[in-house]
Amino acid sequence: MNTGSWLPVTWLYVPGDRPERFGKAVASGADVVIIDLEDAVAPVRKDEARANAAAYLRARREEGSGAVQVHVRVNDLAGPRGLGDLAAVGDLADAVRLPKVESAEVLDAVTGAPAYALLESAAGIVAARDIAAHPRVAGVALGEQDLAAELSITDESAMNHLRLQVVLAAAAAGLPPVPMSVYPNVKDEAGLLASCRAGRTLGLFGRTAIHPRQIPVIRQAFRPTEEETARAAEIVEAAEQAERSGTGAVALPDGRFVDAPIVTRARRTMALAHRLTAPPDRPQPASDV
Ligand SMILES: CC(C)(COP(=O)(O)OP(=O)(O)OC[C@H]1O[C@@H](n2cnc3c(N)ncnc32)[C@H](O)[C@@H]1OP(=O)(O)O)[C@@H](O)C(=O)NCCC(=O)NCCSC(=O)C[C@H](O)C(=O)O
Ligand SMILES: [Mg+2]
Repeated sequence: MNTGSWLPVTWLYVPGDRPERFGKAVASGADVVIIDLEDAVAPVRKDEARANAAAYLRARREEGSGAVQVHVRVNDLAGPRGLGDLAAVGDLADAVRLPKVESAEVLDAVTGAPAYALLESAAGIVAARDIAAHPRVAGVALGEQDLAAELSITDESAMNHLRLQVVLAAAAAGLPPVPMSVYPNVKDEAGLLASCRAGRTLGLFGRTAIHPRQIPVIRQAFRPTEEETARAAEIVEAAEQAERSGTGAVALPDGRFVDAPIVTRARRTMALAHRLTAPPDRPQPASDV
């Protein structure tokens, strides 16, 4: 898992035809805002959405980009609008999000901003390793609404199988860990929390949201629990004590063995707990989560 740099925990979608909501999205506490030109926008409003996104990003650039990253989800590059969207916003956005990617070849068209590829079909999941390894790709994620529709999946364990394939593809390509797909019920906060906690156990990290009220819930879900933080502190303390006394192998009082990867993970847990206890932060190059 590549966790060598600051990683977004919360990503908030805002439809491209609702420009009055762009500022609210940026102020929501999300680490990344994604202006959507794809499925959140009706076909008759697609031109308007593209123009809104370009105007907002141009103004933002002139004012000096804010601390929050703004990405744009363009339309499918294999469809009639994708390349036009890319031409309009590719040099203005902090990154572009590419829906329904099914092969690595389509990514050759991307220049400018880094690209996040969404795998939302059987073909996309099957090609996940090649897509993740493409040099233009900065990250991959699943589009579970589209996947569930195509495959008629209603079972979480079946979806977990697909999630793990993408988690593996991302890690093997040295990409950041995969953020979770959207939780579609904006009023079910308990369900969102439980779903995020389950996703954490699969190695997924962070989540895309569709409503500002989901942001604090996602932050809470990915914040290590007090018990996890205390256990991590115990491991780090034992490792540091062993280092001071020149001992290589360490066992905790309850018999648990501690080695280098366990210490690395414990340090990451402590840093993440610290970060997600404070108000939303912004990219810090020196941080390791
Ligand atoms: C889901 C929504 C349509 C709900 O909209 P609405 O009913 O109008 O929300 P509220 O009345 O509760 O709004 C309260 C205030 O919050 C602001 N708000 C709401 N949503 C957003 C947002 N996304 N960004 C910024 N601000 C937002 C409202 O303006 C209200 O503010 P105020 O008036 O000051 O009180 C709506 O939330 C929405 O459109 N969400 C985004 C939908 C979207 O972009 N979908 C695409 C991504 S889904 C996806 O990717 C699936 C994937 O492809 C897959 O296949 O899995
Ligand atoms: Mg989709």
